[in-house]
Amino acid sequence: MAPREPDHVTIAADKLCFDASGRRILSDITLHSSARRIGVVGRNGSGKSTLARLVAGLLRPSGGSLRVAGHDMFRDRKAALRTVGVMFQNPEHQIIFPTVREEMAFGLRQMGQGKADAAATVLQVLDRFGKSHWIDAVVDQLSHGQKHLLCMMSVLAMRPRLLILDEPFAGLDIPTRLQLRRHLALADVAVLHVTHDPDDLQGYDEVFWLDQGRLRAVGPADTMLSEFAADMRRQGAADDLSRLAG
Ligand SMILES: Nc1ncnc2c1ncn2[C@@H]1O[C@H](COP(=O)(O)OP(=O)(O)OP(=O)(O)O)[C@@H](O)[C@H]1O
Repeated sequence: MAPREPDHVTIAADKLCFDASGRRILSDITLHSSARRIGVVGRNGSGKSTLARLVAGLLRPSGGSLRVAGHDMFRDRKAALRTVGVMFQNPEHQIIFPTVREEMAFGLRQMGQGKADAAATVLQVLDRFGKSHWIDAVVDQLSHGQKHLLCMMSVLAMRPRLLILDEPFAGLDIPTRLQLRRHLALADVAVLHVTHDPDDLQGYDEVFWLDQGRLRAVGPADTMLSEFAADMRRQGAADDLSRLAG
């Protein structure tokens, strides 16, 4: 696989809103970012996953507009398939096939690669991750962390321009998190990463901070993360339990 120049994908939202069950979940999100590694932070229920799903084109905006690399991800599914890859918290929700070979080939076949090309790509990607010996592995026999890595490899095999991560490291032990972070740092892809753990966002360029469905701030990752952490500590120190999220 030929190396590719680092890509920048523009995310442009203008008064983006999302409603569900008669409730406004996201309100008036306006932002424009071409940062390569973006973190999304906010308290439980602040709308982070909803924003990630909108960017992935998995949800239809209820108002305003959202374009990713110039495309409307919800309406233009072909562009979405070429542009974004998604990794969720639970690999069990993502993996469909019983073997690593089939799982990794599936997305490539969906994108139009022939059987032989898809098989060759799977081998290349496994080799790049030092996991060639996984080719015939049975998914059920992989650990939870290994399933995460399988998801990461399957998504990256499709060479998305933007990788959307929704808490993919939650519930993993520290060595597994560190290994997956290292793989991610080496991947040649722009990233939008929803997380509660500021350590996941070290070295990131920009952070979107959501608060009760609104965009509270956007800025350089280091400044945003220290402001966010200070605010979380301040809220955690308060006695008013009625203000607990959720
Ligand atoms: N389809 C839906 N129907 C009703 N309510 C929804 C729906 N999707 C999200 N919500 C609500 O919208 C709010 C934001 O949810 P979302 O999952 O985007 O938040 P989050 O910031 O990712 O939260 P967490 O950190 O807890 O994962 C929550 O109160 C959630 O219950």
